[in-house]
Amino acid sequence: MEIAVRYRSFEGEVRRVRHASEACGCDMVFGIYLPPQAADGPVPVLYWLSGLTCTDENFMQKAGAQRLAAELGIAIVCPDTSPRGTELPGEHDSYDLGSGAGFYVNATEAPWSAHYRMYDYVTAELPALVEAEFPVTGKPGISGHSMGGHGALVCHLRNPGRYASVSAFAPICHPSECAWGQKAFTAYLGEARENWKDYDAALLIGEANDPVPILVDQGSDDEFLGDQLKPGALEQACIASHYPLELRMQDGYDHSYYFIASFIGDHLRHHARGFGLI
Ligand SMILES: N[C@@H](CCC(=O)N[C@@H](CS)C(=O)NCC(=O)O)C(=O)O
Repeated sequence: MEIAVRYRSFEGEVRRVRHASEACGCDMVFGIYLPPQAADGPVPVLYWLSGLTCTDENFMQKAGAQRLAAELGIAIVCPDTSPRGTELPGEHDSYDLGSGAGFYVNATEAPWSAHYRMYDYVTAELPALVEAEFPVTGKPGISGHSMGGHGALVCHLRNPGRYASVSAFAPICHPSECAWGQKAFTAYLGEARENWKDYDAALLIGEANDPVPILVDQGSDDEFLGDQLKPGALEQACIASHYPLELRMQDGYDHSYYFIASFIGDHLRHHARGFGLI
């Protein structure tokens, strides 16, 4: 593990960390924000999973989360969105498959299965490394955007008891039934749809047995809302299963980090409540 860069931020520090990943079979880089309170002892940690085309840097640079994270005393970890430097055939040909588009699954299909094991990376390997190397407490929160919102919901729903708090911005709620999800799942998991349901939040809600309240913000002017994101499918599944979901439609907002920056404060407070900080 090597700390590649450090930036002072709101009396805390943003660091970019490079390490050898066993899950992904390559070097991975993640970002971590340590609030000032981390100098005195362990603080709760929020994992942020980014969307298509992103790296570990988009959220740190654009969401404006550090000011409130410093006030509340929350660390934030931003993993990358796919393995890097693996040069698989077709890996860089499109923005919604391969590099920048790992979809937080463990691929079972060649050539992806050799490296694209982002589910294991974000749920097991990365938290173990972060807990060993940084002053964070054990029960994290998880959030994310779009593909990363899907990832956050799936990580929580498949790991009851693991997360103290969950939220998402414009998540891909029902990937089995949208073009982004179908393209990625066919490539990574194969054509058999029964292998997709473990990575589909709308389908997993029915089996959920850890009712941590989920906060979802969705912009009404998001260009991907109807075709790709399908928050209605998540809402219907939550109603059917009596799962606690707060879905907020935000009038006039789009899919960008301007939208995320507008509501990140509410999400940080939601996670702070989950951590028992407020
Ligand atoms: N039209 C976009 C589609 C991908 C997109 O909207 N990505 C979102 C996540 S799904 C994002 O966060 N992009 C990077 C950014 O805005 O910093 C592109 O080609 O980059």
